[in-house]
Amino acid sequence: MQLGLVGLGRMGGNMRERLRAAGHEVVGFDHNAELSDVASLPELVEKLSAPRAVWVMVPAGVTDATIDELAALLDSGDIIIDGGNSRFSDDAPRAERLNEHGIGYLDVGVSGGVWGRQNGYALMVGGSEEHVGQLMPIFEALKPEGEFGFVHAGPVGAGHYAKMVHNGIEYGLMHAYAEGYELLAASELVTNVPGVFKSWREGTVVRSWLLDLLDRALDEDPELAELSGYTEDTGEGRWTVDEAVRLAVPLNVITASLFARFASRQDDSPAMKAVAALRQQFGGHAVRKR
Ligand SMILES: O=C(O)[C@H](O)[C@@H](O)[C@H](O)[C@H](O)COP(=O)(O)O
Repeated sequence: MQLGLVGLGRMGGNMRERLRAAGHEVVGFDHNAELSDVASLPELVEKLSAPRAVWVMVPAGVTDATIDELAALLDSGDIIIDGGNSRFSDDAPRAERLNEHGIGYLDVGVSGGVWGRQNGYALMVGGSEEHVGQLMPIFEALKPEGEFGFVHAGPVGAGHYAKMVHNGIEYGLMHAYAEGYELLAASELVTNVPGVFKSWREGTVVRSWLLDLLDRALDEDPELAELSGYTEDTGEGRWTVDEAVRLAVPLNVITASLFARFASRQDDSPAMKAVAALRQQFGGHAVRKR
């Protein structure tokens, strides 16, 4: 089938290749002319025959502007798919705006990162049965081979909601491995920390793809000596915690792992300075000066 694909970065570019390898006709647009198949969005739309399907794979901050620009070029009966990491609460207003022009909307949480081209992308889809059915050949080509890796999670918004929770879990899992790594590295007994992680890849209760990737990172740099611990986040963890607060769901692990990322960005902790100052005030305990 034919698909327009807007955004050909690390994710979109690899998705284009996977779709083409499966025999689909993909017309891609990116502001980087070296990556793009066409010079503009109007040209992309012109190259597609109706009813058109256009998949948007751009950074979360520019999704709405891109969708609005596309909507002005598309016709009733066309469908826009947002495969980026949008906040789920943006989806329903978007779908309503598009519906006024007769344009359908699907939100798709896409997992797999830079490995997706080879391994397939796990897809979490929100939208109507009808629209999901129309895009099924594309989903089939993108998803991993085998039984799992695809879900129609519910109506518009459910795909991004599922991806948000997936990413919250991702934060917590990564952090548990990371804390185990730190303790092993601090231990006086364990002399082969990378070896312990490698051994865990088979047979253990904690084997997983994230563990495999940590082993890979330790193969490259056994003490992670070349890295700083400074860790960014792109929003999914914060949205997960926002939802937990709204619904009064105790998200202890995920919240702690999000906050650990914030702490990683501090040169010194104002909170811990206050604790040190208070210990000195009430107990005369020693403090360290800068
Ligand atoms: O499933 C995936 O492929 C990942 O979850 C991916 O989508 C993720 O969003 C970014 O790699 C970084 O996310 P954070 O900045 O939130 O850590």
